[in-house]
Amino acid sequence: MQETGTRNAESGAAAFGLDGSGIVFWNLTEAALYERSIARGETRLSAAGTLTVETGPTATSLQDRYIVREDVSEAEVWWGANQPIGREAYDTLRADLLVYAAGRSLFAQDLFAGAEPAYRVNVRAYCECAWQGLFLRTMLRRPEREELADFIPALTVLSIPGFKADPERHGVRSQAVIALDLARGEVLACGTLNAAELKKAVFGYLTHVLPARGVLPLHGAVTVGENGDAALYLGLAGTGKTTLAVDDARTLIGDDEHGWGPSGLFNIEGGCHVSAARLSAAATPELFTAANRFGTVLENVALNGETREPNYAGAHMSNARATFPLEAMPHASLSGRAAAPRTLLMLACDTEGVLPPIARLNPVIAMYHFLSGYSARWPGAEKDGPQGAQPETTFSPCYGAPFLTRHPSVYANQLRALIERNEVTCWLVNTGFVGGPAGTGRRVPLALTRRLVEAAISGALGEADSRTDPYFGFSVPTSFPGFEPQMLNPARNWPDIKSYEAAARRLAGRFVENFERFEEAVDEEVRDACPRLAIAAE
Ligand SMILES: Nc1ncnc2c1ncn2[C@@H]1O[C@H](COP(=O)(O)OP(=O)(O)OP(=O)(O)O)[C@@H](O)[C@H]1O
Ligand SMILES: O=C([O-])CC(=O)C(=O)O
Ligand SMILES: [Mn+2]
Repeated sequence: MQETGTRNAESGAAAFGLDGSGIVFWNLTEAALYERSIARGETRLSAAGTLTVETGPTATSLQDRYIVREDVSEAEVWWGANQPIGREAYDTLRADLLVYAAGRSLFAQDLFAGAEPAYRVNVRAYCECAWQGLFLRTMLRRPEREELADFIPALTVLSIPGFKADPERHGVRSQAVIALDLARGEVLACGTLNAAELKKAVFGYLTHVLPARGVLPLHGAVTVGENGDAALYLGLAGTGKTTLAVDDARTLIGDDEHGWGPSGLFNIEGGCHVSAARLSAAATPELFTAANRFGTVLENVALNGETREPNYAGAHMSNARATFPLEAMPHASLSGRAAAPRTLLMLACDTEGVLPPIARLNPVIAMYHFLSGYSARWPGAEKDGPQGAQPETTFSPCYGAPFLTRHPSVYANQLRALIERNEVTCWLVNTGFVGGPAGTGRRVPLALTRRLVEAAISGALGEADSRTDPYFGFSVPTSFPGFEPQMLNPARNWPDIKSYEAAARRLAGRFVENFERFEEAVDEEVRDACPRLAIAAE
């Protein structure tokens, strides 16, 4: 291939098997990627200075993900939640993609996943679309120019949306494939423009390699206070990580993926990929400003045909996202690193309206909830859902089942050890419903959640009087200055106590049922963490 731009000449496209009449544009910066992308007709420029692209619905992406199954991966991968693809089928797809790519232009980016030099992973991406090159350049961490000369990738991503897989020939479900080869350190993506799949595939690779190095990969946000006290917010998509981590009083380390190792926490990413549905300057000024600037990629946000203003209130917005570098946020950390957290907040968007707005967890109950991963899945996070769609109840282990390559107990055991060693105070925060299930109950007011989170992080809430919840065994604050006691007690928000109790018993039963799959994998203490659940289920 013809190659142009700053790169490691010893490790070019040929090293990956890319060979042909096409051109590889190495490590283009933002302005050059903009120019190429617009000239190629991939994207449009908005009045706000952003690149705007339609990626289509993302509904099927989860079923189109695969991991190569062979001797090496056989024992290490959690096949309970990951789909296998055979080595032969993968290699056929790889060869076909290389033939397709040989005569085309590719946008190559050399990047780091991980802000901690000791644990970062070198990621190289070859993208058919210039805008996807910009997306990954923005989402991962950008090396200095001089670091490119000897860059050797540990993981190589090949993203070719224009190539459609042949289900019969490639042994897959549809034209879209995102396949991870752990042994060789590769991701092949084709038949889809969905860029989130690329960042998720990189994270998936890290959930495999980091635990072996003593680092726990987490689907969570991190902030740091003035005294260097870090807080970690774990939660599924749409449960409030970004919302709560954007806090004037605290520095933002990152809003979605972190590693927790011996030296503390580090951001895996270098950017944010935030929901842009109904984005407004009034509700979230920091995010609005970051979304409306040069360098930001807007996915699935319509532009006014004349003024080219982004229309965030548009109807098909559930997969609308804005991607911008962390530097675009006013309180972002440049180092991307922090000490071990003092406070751990697990954000559970409770669809049943049963969980208290906040509860204190001991390390064993924290591990139980981390493994359970009880929360809501919003239709919008996976597909184009109608406006006002109701969330579905889900149990997503480690609040990130779609990213886990190993068995959830691997991460849960690591988390428990880290919590105990660092004496971390753990809380379960209900960012979902109160007073009834989704549909009849109301959403916990965001302002209340913010104040409770602030009080948990400051340590003040830990001093409050509390009661032990009869169903879940955790400790619930009963009174705290500035809060109506009624706000802290979910039962008192229901129309009557009997219906609350029935709902609580039902939810506890679902926890017990869900946890059966993990009983073999955890020790007795964790199995017994919620004895009341067993009673409640009867
Ligand atoms: N009590 C609450 N706490 C947190 N968020 C709330 C609450 N009530 C409503 N919300 C809304 O829920 C949404 C949470 O979305 P957010 O983008 O913060 O999720 P996320 O965890 O960062 O997701 P992702 O992993 O997809 O980036 C926001 O629109 C927020 O305004
Ligand atoms: O950024 C994204 O597109 C997806 C994401 O965080 C998630 O699914 O949790
Ligand atoms: Mn996320």
